[in-house]
Amino acid sequence: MIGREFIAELENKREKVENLFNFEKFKVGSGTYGQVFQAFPKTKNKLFPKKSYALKLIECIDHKQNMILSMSACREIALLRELKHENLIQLNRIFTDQRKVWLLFDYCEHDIWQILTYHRKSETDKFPSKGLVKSLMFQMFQGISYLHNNWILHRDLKPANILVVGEGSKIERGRVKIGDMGFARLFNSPLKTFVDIDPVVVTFWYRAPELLLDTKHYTKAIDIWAIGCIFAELLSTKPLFYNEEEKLETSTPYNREQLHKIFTTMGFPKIEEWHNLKAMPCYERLTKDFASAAYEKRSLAATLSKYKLQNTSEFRLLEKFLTMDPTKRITAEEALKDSYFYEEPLPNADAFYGMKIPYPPRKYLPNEENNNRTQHQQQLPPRQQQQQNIPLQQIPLPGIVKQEPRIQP
Ligand SMILES: Cc1ccc(-n2nc(C(C)(C)C)cc2NC(=O)NCCCNC(=O)OC(C)(C)C)cc1
Repeated sequence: MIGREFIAELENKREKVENLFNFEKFKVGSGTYGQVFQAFPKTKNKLFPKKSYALKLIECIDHKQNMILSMSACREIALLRELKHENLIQLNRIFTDQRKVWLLFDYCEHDIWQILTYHRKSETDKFPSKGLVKSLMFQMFQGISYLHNNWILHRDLKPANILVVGEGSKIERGRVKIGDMGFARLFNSPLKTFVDIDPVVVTFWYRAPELLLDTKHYTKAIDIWAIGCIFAELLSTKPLFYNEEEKLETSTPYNREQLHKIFTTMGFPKIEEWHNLKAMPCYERLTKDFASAAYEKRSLAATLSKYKLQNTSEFRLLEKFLTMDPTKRITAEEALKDSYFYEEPLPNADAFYGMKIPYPPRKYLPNEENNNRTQHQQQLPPRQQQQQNIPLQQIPLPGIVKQEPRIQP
């Protein structure tokens, strides 16, 4: 059998994702990396247990019949095939046809962004329970310490990337699954309060200070800072370093407003606290833009005083996550041994243990506009398609840089 026949033979033997699952009308996410659908196995499909799945369509640039997998698709598949942990999203299957690649995951109805949004808007149920917060944190640290022990950094931990399994599954109800949804980077969205900020707009709220000072080394400590921000947000339901200004992604990660927000919340870093501060690439700019005296009275305790967190194990642990000097920040392994996780209420493998789940299911997104865009892309010559496929943040947009006065709180 020559090549072409073999391919054709393979083609019609291969399971088609459209024949196995109902999903087209159930789009739940769309981002830089592709679109995600909630998928339900068709009745005749005995291959897959009757539960719902997340089906991620990866856009492949189809150039003269060759399938060119984007860099990010290769990275995601290579990474996820190696990883297996109960607190990480699990890649079940990969489907390919001439023009597309589909990744099949177990479905998670909830995530921490959705849980926080529910409590922010609720009059009667304003905070997640202590047990829920502790279980989410404990399971998050189990997932992250698995990643860090395998020398993998997440680098974009935020509430929307911490998924939680809902009622659907008996054995995995309330199980945290860390993922990376790679949401589209939208800029200049109209200024919104954080209550209804959608998870797809880029935020710097979870970025460690060394990142904002353009450190050349991504480290595990950067993930720990982000988890600290998520922990503070679970305790207060407010983003700790909320910053209404969404700036265009400039060439350097230096972001004055975000740094100002951190210093206003935590105080200005002292050299004796952070020995290596002077070695940071943006140290000169820091000293030019900020007067440390302006933050004298600022501290985490002062900022969180209204949440009555002083002298609690939560606060003591939070301070260890939000340590300015990355070399002094607690590791995931150490965090798991902290007394906070050995006091009542103990963490539970079902984060929703003992409670009815009040959080709403995911909303389905409209489908037609993306369809047109995808079809439209098929007609474009590859070069333009390439251009179109570069995520927004890499296309230098005409940012208006105005000279602002020196930062005063
Ligand atoms: C390019 C690239 C994109 C994502 C990932 N990645 N990395 C990780 C680890 C390392 C955190 C486990 C996980 C992923 N990928 C994903 O999490 N993909 C999620 C696809 C399923 N999407 C999904 O379940 O979305 C809803 C909206 C239903 C929650 C890697 C590389």
